[in-house]
Amino acid sequence: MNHIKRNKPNVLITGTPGTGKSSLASVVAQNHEFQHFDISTLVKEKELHDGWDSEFQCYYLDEDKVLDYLEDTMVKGGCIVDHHSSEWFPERWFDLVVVLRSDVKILHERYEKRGYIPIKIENNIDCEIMEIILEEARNSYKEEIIVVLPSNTLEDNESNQSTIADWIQNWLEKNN
Ligand SMILES: Nc1ncnc2c1ncn2[C@@H]1O[C@H](COP(=O)(O)OP(=O)(O)OP(=O)(O)O)[C@@H](O)[C@H]1O
Repeated sequence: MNHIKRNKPNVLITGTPGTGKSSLASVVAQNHEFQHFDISTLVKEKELHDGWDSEFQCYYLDEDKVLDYLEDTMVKGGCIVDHHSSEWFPERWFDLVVVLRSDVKILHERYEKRGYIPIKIENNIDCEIMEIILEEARNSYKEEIIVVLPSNTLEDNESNQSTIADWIQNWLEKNN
């Protein structure tokens, strides 16, 4: 267990695919000079996977490879990680866990724009309706570090940016 004190916090942004994790994470990272890790892209670029799942058209992510790849960087702090799953990351990595929520009608439109196959649309919509990602986060992290935010409109995105900015500012004042 690594208890080195970080000078900057680490933030996890999670939510059902298409809720806007990467859009939010990239702006927040840019504004605060944090490193952004979009796990799905990282897995592809660094080949941290075990091949391609042709049914769901995504890579079989290799969790151990991802954890090994990120560990040293996460320990230093100043990272924004975005991924639809949260339970397999070490709890100690994160100071704030943001769960994005979107209305299913809006999600449906986003999936169609992406050209998702029907089974993938159905699975992801069910995931949002059943609050799978929110429950996973609640089972994996302390309630006091979890923030649930709506992500339907561009105004939501801007408001979420400032919520996280305020939180980061507050963390830096308390911890440095
Ligand atoms: N708050 C928002 N308001 C309107 N459109 C949004 C919002 N957030 C994201 N979008 C749009 O929705 C689409 C999906 O966003 P994004 O790729 O950031 O989602 P994601 O959660 O990272 O998806 P995935 O898990 O599949 O990587 C993009 O076209 C993006 O521009």
